[in-house]
Amino acid sequence: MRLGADHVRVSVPATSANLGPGFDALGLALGRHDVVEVRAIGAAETVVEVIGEGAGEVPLGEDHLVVRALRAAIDLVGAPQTGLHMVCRNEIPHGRGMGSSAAAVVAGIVAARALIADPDALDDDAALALATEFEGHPDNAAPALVGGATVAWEGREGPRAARLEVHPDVEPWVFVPTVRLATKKARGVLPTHVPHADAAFNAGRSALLVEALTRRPDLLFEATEDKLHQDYRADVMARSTELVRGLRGLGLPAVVSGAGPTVLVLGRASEGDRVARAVAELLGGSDSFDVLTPGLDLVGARSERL
Ligand SMILES: Nc1ncnc2c1ncn2[C@@H]1O[C@H](COP(=O)(O)OP(=O)(O)O)[C@@H](O)[C@H]1O
Ligand SMILES: N[C@@H](CCOP(=O)(O)O)C(=O)O
Repeated sequence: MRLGADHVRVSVPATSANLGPGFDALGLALGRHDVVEVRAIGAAETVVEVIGEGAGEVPLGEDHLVVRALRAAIDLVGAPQTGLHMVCRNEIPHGRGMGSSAAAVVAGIVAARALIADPDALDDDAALALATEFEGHPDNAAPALVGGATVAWEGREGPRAARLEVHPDVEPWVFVPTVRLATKKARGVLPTHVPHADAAFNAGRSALLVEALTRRPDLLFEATEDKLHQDYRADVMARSTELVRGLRGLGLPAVVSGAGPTVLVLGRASEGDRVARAVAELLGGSDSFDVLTPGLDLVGARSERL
């Protein structure tokens, strides 16, 4: 495989995984993006510039997550490695449960796909498999790749994802705290075993959530109930847990976004006034959460050759 372009731009959405009961399976792409511009250069050097989220924090050379994913994708298809100049314009906050690491990995893979002569060699299944190797779970990478809502699972031949057509009335409200929580830490507090009744509860709610997301948004409140991860993680995100419980107490379908500590209300567009009243009641003048209405991203990762 040879390279077919030397200058590309990719855009990848933030994602919210789990959506309550769909631990490591369900995910949703949000209208907030990281945009990465990549130049393949002759010189054997890697230079990364980061603007926005992560600037001054992430490494700027071969250890940068986008670079690592891009190089892994280039190796996977047998294309030649190259020097890289990369500019990352990041809108997705890090360590908040909005899929920043998955977006970085998908950005690298999709940039590689745009650079190589035969992009079909890195189709969505291959891209999801590689992204899942980096992430350890496919639920963020799937919607980051294809947009909308997805159900992802570990198939016999690797990770797979099915895209859902989200009902037009479904609207995400996103409460982003200033504090961070590494996904690794939030996974570390989960038990290795759960009661059978809790697993059965979540199986039913996850199935219901697919129906609620696609055809019956009126069922979103009950469909977002969970017993497999949020309570176990309550101690490592006390304020977010309090906010989820407060919002649910007011009848709003609130969940922890991904591994937290961001909170997601997966509601209906018509519930905007109730969400605004809840924000006023529960957050008052506090600035500990930014409230975003990013909308959904129905397309997923995009790339263009420049
Ligand atoms: N755009 C990015 N560029 C480089 N590294 C990134 C980027 N986004 C995330 N990361 C890395 O991933 C870490 C956050 O991953 P994680 O703990 O899984 O949280 P999140 O919920 O945001 O995905 C960051 O601290 C950083 O090391
Ligand atoms: N299913 C994962 C999702 C992690 O999402 P992130 O956005 O927090 O990385 C989990 O709950 O651990």
